[in-house]
Order: sequence, then structure tokens, then C-alpha cells
Amino acid sequence: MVCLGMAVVSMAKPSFLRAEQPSASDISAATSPGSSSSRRRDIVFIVNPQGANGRTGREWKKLLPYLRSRLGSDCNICESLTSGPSHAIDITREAIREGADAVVAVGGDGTLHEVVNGFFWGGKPVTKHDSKAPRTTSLGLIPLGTGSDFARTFGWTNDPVDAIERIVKGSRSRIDVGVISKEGGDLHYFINVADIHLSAKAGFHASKYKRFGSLCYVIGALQAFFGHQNQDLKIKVNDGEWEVYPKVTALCIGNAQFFGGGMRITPNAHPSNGKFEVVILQDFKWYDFLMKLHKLYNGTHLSVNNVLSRSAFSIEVEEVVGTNSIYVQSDGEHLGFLPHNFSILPGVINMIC
Ligand SMILES: Nc1ncnc2c1ncn2[C@@H]1O[C@H](COP(=O)(O)OP(=O)(O)OP(=O)(O)O)[C@@H](O)[C@H]1O
Repeated sequence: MVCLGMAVVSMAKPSFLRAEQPSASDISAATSPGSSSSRRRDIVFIVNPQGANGRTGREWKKLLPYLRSRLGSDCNICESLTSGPSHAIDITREAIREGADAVVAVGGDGTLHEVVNGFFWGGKPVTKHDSKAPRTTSLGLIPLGTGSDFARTFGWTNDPVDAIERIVKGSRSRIDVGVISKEGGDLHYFINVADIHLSAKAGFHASKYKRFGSLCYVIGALQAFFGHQNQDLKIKVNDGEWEVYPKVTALCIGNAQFFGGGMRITPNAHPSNGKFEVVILQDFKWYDFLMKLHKLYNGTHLSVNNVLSRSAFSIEVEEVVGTNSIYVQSDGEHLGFLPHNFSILPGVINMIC
């Protein structure tokens, strides 16, 4: 982990909280009565240098001088470049335990997803080591990925300068997070959209073609259609009765609205409303997608035949006939196959919005 302008700090013992010396004015502000809010904030930027086929790393380097100029006088800015998949989870947990004021994901939805998972450990939110001085670590985002779908719900652009201004402004909102469980498996968290069957299979294939930019979603979808069959699924919403939904093409559980590089699949979802929007597409053929694709992108597909939307706090999904081949993904990351349970954790993270 590197604190800007300071020495390289070993990952084994992160000390970003101590790495920068406060300036004289900061010391006086911190020691004057009633001035606790003006203490220097510790912000950890977790950067995936390989995001968007390497663009994230290149943009991040160009962004650093601006970041220093906008935040450096008020904050200890720490950067941590990820070394591979899942690294962002560990960095986040360590930063929260050390008492960081904010952890900012710099990259795409995959990086954001890992950072969100780092906010939890053993089924509970991670907390600061020193519980006598509790502090809530906020989540921030500089969207610099291929799809960057989560940011679209808030109308955020891929312009990192806008994202830095949001961090400077520092407004925060409580946001919901989805939790996914499977019998005998670890808990998994998502912030954007979890989805099942065709779209999840398309996402699985798309992830192999990120070098082609947004085109990866088209290639992934074409590959997923190959050999696709709509499947009967059993669904239990809000701990009610099991219901069978015939010929499901895709089932999408939205905490936010967009997936697949800009498709507004769950147009009524919002990460602050305490519930998911569940959208189920049934008996779709390949030509239905051709005819209705524009509606899926602009979010007007809910009135289309064989599209159903409902809100839910929890949903359990199983196959009627077990094939163990129905793909599940969360925030665009492959998660395995059905069955899975999904439920919402309302307002569990403080987000810089
Ligand atoms: N140093 C690294 N080398 C290779 N892969 C990494 C590294 N750090 C993180 N990753 C993996 O890269 C994946 C994708 O990253 P990210 O989401 O930032 O970019 P993207 O896929 O281009 O964007 P989007 O998810 O918005 O389409 C993450 O899921 C993460 O596991």
C-alpha cells in the first residue's frame, strides 16, 4: 500500500493511518475544542490496474496529480493497486479494521463488487479494531471499468473528475446490499444486480472478451445463446410459498438498475429503497431479444409479454429438475450454479454519493 508522497508501506502491516504527518494547521484544528470533524480523513483508493483492459491503470496515473490537488490538504490519500482477483476484498477488510474513513473502488463493477465483499466477514460487517473509538468506513467509487453499470443508476458518468468532486463534497447515503447464500457455502454480497440463467451465462462468456471493450457483452450473449434452453424454476419470494415459473429465460434481482454494459434490466430498483426489484423473462426466443433489445436498454420492457416484475426482500431460486447447470452471477461475476438464496441488507453501507 502506498500513501501518496510518502514511503511504500508493507501490506503485511498496513499503516496508512500513520504514514502522513498532519500539517501544523491540521494539528491545531484537531486540538481546538469542537473541531473533531476537521481531522484529516484517511481515504484508501483500491485500484485495479487491469480494469477495462488496462485503461483503469493508465487513467489512474494521470488522475493522481488532480486527486492530490483536490484532496491532499484535507486527507491522507493511500493507494493500493490490486495484484489479482479477490485482492481488493482483503485490502478493504484491512483498511476498515485500521479505521479508514473511506475505501474508494477505482475500476469497474468487478472491483466495486470485491470492495463491497470486503465490508463483510463471517456474516457480519467488518469493524474497526479499536471498538472504543468506533468509526464508520464509507464506500466510494471512481467508475473506470468496461461496463461500470452500478454508476449508471445514479447517473454518474465515467469521468473520474466528477467522481473526485463527489468525494471532495463528501455527501453520504445509506445503501442496501444483497446477500447470497447457498447451503454449505460462504455468504456472498452484491451491490448491483444478481442474475440467473441466460444473462448470467452471457456474463460468464463476456468476461473472457473484455479486451474487446463493450463488444464483449455482444460476443458473450451470442455464445450464451448457443445451446440455450429456457428452464422451469421454483421460486419462493419473501418466505412465502414455492411457485413454479415455467420456461424462465433469465431472472434478475436488482439492487440497482443496469447490467450487461447499460441494459436497464430492473428499472424500478434503487439501492436506498430497502428492497430488490425482481424481473423475470419467460419463454424468450433469440428473435425476441432482437425485437425487444431497445426496450431492455431503455428500461421499458416491463410491459412486454412474458416479462414480470415484483419487489422482494428475499428470494430463493431452485431448479424444478436439477441439472446443476443454471448459471448465477452477481455484479457481473460468475458465482456458480443454482440453487441460491438472495436477501437484502437494508442501509448496511454508507456510500459517498
Ligand atoms: N491486478 C489484477 N490483475 C488481473 N485481474 C485483476 C487484478 N485486480 C483485479 N482483477 C480482477 O479484474 C476483474 C475485473 O475488473 P473491473 O471490474 O475493475 O474491470 P472491468 O471488468 O473492465 O469492468 P466492469 O466490471 O465494469 O465491466 C475483477 O473482478 C478482479 O477480480
